[in-house]
Amino acid sequence: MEGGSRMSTIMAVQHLSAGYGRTTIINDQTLTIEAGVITGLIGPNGSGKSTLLNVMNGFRAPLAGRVLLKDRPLSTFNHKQRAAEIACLTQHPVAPEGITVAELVSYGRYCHSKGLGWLRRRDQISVTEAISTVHLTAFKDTLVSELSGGQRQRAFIAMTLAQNSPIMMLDEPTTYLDLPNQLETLALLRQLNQVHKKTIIVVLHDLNQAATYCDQLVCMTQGRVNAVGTPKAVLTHELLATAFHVSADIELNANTQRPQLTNCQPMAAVAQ
Ligand SMILES: Nc1ncnc2c1ncn2[C@@H]1O[C@H](COP(=O)(O)OP(=O)(O)OP(=O)(O)O)[C@@H](O)[C@H]1O
Repeated sequence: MEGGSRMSTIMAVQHLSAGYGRTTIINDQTLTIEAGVITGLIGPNGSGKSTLLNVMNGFRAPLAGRVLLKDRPLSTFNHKQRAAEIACLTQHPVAPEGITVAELVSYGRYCHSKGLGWLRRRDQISVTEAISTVHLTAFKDTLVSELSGGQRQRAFIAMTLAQNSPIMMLDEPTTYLDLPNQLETLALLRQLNQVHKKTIIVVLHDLNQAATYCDQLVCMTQGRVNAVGTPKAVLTHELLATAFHVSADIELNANTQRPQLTNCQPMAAVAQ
């Protein structure tokens, strides 16, 4: 995207409203996602990032408006068709009791198989490759319940990889990971984007990581799409103040021209 290459819209959110019961969280918001781009969803806690993601991946129906996937309403895709297009890693994924890493990752092949538990050779290769990509080969027969938080997160990432869908949506995939594993996960997403041309939508809280690894940022504030654009365009002093209530120095990395924040402080502390 920063290189100015031609882009095409793969998903469109049109006049979307979404919420829970009678509570509207997102009200009449519109957004387009370009194919082959890493889009970072940023915003303070409770701003509606997960709600938006869960409507965009079809887990939650809109209250109004619609989501288009490749120009077709998402609501017209059945579960398997949707899974063939979009692989999701939710914020708090739960594994069924008593399953191993390999079994969990094989669930990612569901949309390509005739049923659970019946894996063809191609499915098995995808599962093995996905486990290897996240460096869990030594744990493939370990129960998911016996993994550390970081290992478990990587097992779920492998499950989404095995799904081999052109679009990946990940809600805070770096949660529970130590810094090396955070960076490795983000580098993996970049590799999947650059080498395998995946379109990636990822919720991130670390703004420097979002600026470094995402081509486009979408900042949510109180259920509204507050800003959309390149990290340089979105991460301004004004946005930091109005959306996050922080002040910071913003420097452009000389090589990447991506913004990096230093000296972050809560606005209240600055005012003292
Ligand atoms: N299952 C639910 N039922 C009712 N309200 C919900 C539910 N999930 C989220 N909400 C509310 O919707 C609003 C937006 O929540 P959401 O999880 O989308 O925000 P978020 O930006 O992803 O937050 P965070 O960064 O804390 O994960 C919040 O006010 C939250 O309380």
